[in-house]
Amino acid sequence: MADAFAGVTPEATRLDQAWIRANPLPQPEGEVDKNSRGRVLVVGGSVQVPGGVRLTAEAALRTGAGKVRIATVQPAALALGVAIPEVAVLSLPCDVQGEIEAGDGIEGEQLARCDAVVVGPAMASAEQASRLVGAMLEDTRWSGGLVVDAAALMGLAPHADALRRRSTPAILTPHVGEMAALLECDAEAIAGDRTGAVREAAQRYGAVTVLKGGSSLIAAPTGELFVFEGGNVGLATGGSGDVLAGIAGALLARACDPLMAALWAVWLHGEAGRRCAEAIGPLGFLARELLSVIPPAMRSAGED
Ligand SMILES: NC(=O)C1=CN([C@@H]2O[C@H](COP(=O)(O)OP(=O)(O)OC[C@H]3O[C@@H](n4cnc5c(N)ncnc54)[C@H](OP(=O)(O)O)[C@@H]3O)[C@@H](O)[C@H]2O)[C@@H](O)CC1
Ligand SMILES: Nc1ncnc2c1ncn2[C@@H]1O[C@H](COP(=O)(O)OP(=O)(O)O)[C@@H](O)[C@H]1O
Repeated sequence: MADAFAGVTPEATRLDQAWIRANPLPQPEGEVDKNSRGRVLVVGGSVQVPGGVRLTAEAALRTGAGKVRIATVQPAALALGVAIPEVAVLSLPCDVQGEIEAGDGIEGEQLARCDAVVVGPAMASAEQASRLVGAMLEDTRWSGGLVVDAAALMGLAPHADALRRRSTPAILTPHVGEMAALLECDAEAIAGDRTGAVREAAQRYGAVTVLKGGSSLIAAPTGELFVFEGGNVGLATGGSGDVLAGIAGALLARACDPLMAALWAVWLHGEAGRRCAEAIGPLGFLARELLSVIPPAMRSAGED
């Protein structure tokens, strides 16, 4: 078997069932209503990829978020709202390319009414995503958590200082290509030193960073490093990353510490993939099929 630790410094902690069992998620306590279970806003989607945000929103709901809203391009908004009756949809203006037109950003009131924002899934324009994120980071009425994914990672570099200074509980979920954009270098440099890259990104952005792949590395700005080897190749499919971002958003919204939220999200996503591979086959399960096995994966987390 190939050594999944190749190129990974030995101080990386293995993220496995034993770690998960020893580090349970905080459970909602006392009088619990849907607002206290965590409110997530998913900002993303485009005319070309209108359904990716559906995966993110449903993943957040399946992870236990009490309230989920989607802010997406106007041509997709109504259909999404009908397809997912459990969410509210905010319709945003769309540019000629079919991307969110990020003129005024998301209104402060919308941000103030959520505990975590997931930004970027299924957007293609790094420029529009960058403007959106910039406006959010300037908004002083909002103090929630932030998950940055997909095109929003491609456009995040100009906002590194703003994100770090703001001390927002934040999680970045790049694959190798998106990590190259974050660190403003080429993908070969990332592949040659994945550990150095994930640590550098976590420090530069002041955010927990998940470098996704066959084995995923998770680094905190404090230097802590974890490695997850429990995924399977079936997870390498369109929309799989959108599901991971939604899980992470829901955990941040329930007031998990961002490192804990990222670690649990990576583990739950991998465990959902394992369950799909077992039930359907190692290749060919769909990203949307991960969704319904998130709750049983959470329930079984403490079992052998
Ligand atoms: N398209 C779809 O079917 C679906 C898309 N969805 C949504 O759209 C989002 C974008 O997906 P995507 O497929 O458009 O772009 P993605 O591959 O993330 O590339 C982005 C950039 O990274 C680069 N890059 C990537 N991997 C690399 C590597 N290993 N090493 C080096 N570079 C690498 C890549 O370079 P390129 O491959 O173009 O050379 C490009 O510059 C996705 O996150 C999801 O939210 C889903 O909702 C539904 C199905
Ligand atoms: N060979 C693999 N084995 C296990 N997991 C993988 C493998 N390749 C990719 N993954 C996982 O699948 C997900 C793919 O995410 P991403 O590339 O962002 O997909 P998309 O952008 O289409 O949603 C990540 O969580 C990644 O860690």
